[in-house]
Amino acid sequence: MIELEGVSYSYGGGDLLREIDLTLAPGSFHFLTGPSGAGKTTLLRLCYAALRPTAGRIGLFGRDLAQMDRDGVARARRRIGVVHQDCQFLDHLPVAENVALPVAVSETGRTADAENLAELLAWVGLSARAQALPPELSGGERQRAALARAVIMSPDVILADEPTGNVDWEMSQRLMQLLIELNRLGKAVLLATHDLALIRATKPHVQARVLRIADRRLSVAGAEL
Ligand SMILES: Nc1ncnc2c1ncn2[C@@H]1O[C@H](COP(=O)(O)OP(=O)(O)OP(=O)(O)O)[C@@H](O)[C@H]1O
Repeated sequence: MIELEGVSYSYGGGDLLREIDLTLAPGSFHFLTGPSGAGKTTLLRLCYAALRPTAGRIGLFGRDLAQMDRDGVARARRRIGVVHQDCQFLDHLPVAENVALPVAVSETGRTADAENLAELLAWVGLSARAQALPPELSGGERQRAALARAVIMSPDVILADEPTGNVDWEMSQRLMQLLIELNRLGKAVLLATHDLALIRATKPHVQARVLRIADRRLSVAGAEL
């Protein structure tokens, strides 16, 4: 569904990522590790076409990104749910409205189906916090709201950038369980994390590949996992 072939990326001062090959197929689960500043967030941004590669090819749902116009990219992005590292909520809107925002801003101009929204909030355990404002949420509640917002459009691919940052172990496990549930529904998941203990704890429950970015290259993680 998302394919990177020989992708390189530079912010201007030499390649940050070089000749990356990656395929996110339906039902696949990838962890992405690597030192801080190695380019994990950048790779995720390439995957959802927030950045264009400086070399190489990106395919989104069978089409070549380089040949896609703005509408085509917008349509492809609606099939990709992103959990951003810093959550990025609108602080003046209640949690329910933040979660529903991707529907409201989508080209279709729909509003979120109330029943679907309520189910989604229940799924992430936030029914009682639906009318709270984002600054009133705990770290774990924020991460769960961010996950709910990422999946409200029923995306085929979920890209999660440190979704368990700033939460305790139990909450990390809960979030991983939610991602595993989504993966079992056939969604491709790519999850960037520093947390090797979390990867080790999750691996028995999901068929996952663990990838690592280091020295600009992407490779399969070694024996440390
Ligand atoms: N918009 C930008 N312009 C210039 N440099 C940038 C930009 N965004 C990121 N960088 C640089 O690119 C490098 C990789 O950043 P990136 O956020 O992709 O790393 P990361 O592996 O996700 O790091 P972390 O684990 O700390 O979140 C860093 O050195 C960062 O400062």
